[in-house]
Amino acid sequence: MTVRTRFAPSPTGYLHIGGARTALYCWLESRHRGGEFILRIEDTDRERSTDAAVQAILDGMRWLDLGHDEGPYYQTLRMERYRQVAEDLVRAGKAYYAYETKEELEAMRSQQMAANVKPRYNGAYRDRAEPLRDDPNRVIRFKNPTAGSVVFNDKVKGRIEWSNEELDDLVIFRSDGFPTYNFAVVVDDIDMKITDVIRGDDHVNNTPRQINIYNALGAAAPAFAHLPMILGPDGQKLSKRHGAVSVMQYRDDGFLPHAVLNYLVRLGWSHGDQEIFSRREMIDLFDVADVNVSAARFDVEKLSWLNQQYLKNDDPAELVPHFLWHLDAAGYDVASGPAPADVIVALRDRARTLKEMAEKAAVWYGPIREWDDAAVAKHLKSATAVPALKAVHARLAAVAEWNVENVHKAIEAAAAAIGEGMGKVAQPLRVAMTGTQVSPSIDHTVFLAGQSRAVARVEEALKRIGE
Ligand SMILES: Nc1ncnc2c1ncn2[C@@H]1O[C@H](COP(=O)(O)OP(=O)(O)OP(=O)(O)O)[C@@H](O)[C@H]1O
Repeated sequence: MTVRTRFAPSPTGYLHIGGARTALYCWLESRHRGGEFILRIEDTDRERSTDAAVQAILDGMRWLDLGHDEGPYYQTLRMERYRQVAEDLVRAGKAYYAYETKEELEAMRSQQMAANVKPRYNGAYRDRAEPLRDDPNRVIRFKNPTAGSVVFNDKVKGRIEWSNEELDDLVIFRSDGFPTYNFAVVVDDIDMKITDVIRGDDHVNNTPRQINIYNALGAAAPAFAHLPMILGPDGQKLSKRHGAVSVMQYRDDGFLPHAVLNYLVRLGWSHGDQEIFSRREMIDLFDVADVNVSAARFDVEKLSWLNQQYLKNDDPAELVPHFLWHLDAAGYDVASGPAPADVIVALRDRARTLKEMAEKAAVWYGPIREWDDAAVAKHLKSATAVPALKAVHARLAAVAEWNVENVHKAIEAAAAAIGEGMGKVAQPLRVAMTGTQVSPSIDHTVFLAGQSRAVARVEEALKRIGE
């Protein structure tokens, strides 16, 4: 049987770290076992679902490169199917119409509360076999077994047993013509031939009810794996409504999608003490049964560390598309500056994110916007600044083939010509190139400016000193 997993978010907001890790684990489990991954949008909450949120989820999945083999399916396009299955269950005597008014249901609830018993539907219509009639209060309720218990072996949490006495006859089809969550999910998971339901453990209490519905529909229940929650720094569950930010915010903040995936895979799963996993390794090694039982806390420091590992070690050519996004977002005229891969090589040890890298690269893609007064005072006003800049100006202008090596030679020759060490040339030159005294190696700093910009900046610095 082909393994089929699904990720089933509700489009009530963006895709956040908690949802994204669930998506990743579903995707990995399907890939690891040579199966298929299905995307399903659970959009039956009409008040909270929006098209913008659907788009945000699709964007997040695409950015993380978690491709699906089927879908996205939309629950709102399957309404007839839910109605049909619910009515089939009524015909089979496994579900029934109930017609209590809101007031009656409320009265039932307050009586039970007063008697100190857990509020539950009292089953008033269960055995009445009331026919279908037009009534705004009409719902379909599921005949939950009244005795025995539901047992399942959760792949993460182990054996779970739930007494049927705890479960009442839940509404599966509402008076407004919409299915309820637990019912739609089961119909979908059966129709979509899902073999492994992997989801957050905020759903674990729903599972016994769902298994009873599987049984009533004569379908085998899938394997279940309920993942512990990801908590925010405050220890609370991350959710759209609390503390979570969109995964796309991590793109905007300069993280690489594969660094985020690597971070997420480790947040709740491990393989010895290995920290860095390529996509291939994740697929080969991941098994949902190995997921930790305890909740994990989101830690942006660790994510930053991982991101920097990838910035340092990836082939610069592979980083270019991601870096370009940031150069564009910063509004730089990319065509007027150095090749992005060269900037990456120069800055990869100095930046933890692509955003930081882009900020540091500003001086190579446009004018120097800010001059550090202390740097100017110290290095451009020094006694050797003018002869050093003049000597290097001539030699940079004369470089025939502009590369890091020849830039280095030009600086070396300028230092020799004025009888000083490299530093005496490098420091004023660095301020001339960047307006500051911090930048990568002087050779790279000058090289990245490009020949004409570098020469012009030396002239500008000389003018500044003249003033
Ligand atoms: N903090 C979290 N940690 C781990 N998994 C989560 C977390 N939040 C959601 N999930 C899981 O992600 C999947 C998609 O969830 P869903 O779209 O309902 O998002 P949500 O943030 O829980 O929504 P809401 O803010 O409405 O509660 C579900 O399997 C859910 O269990």
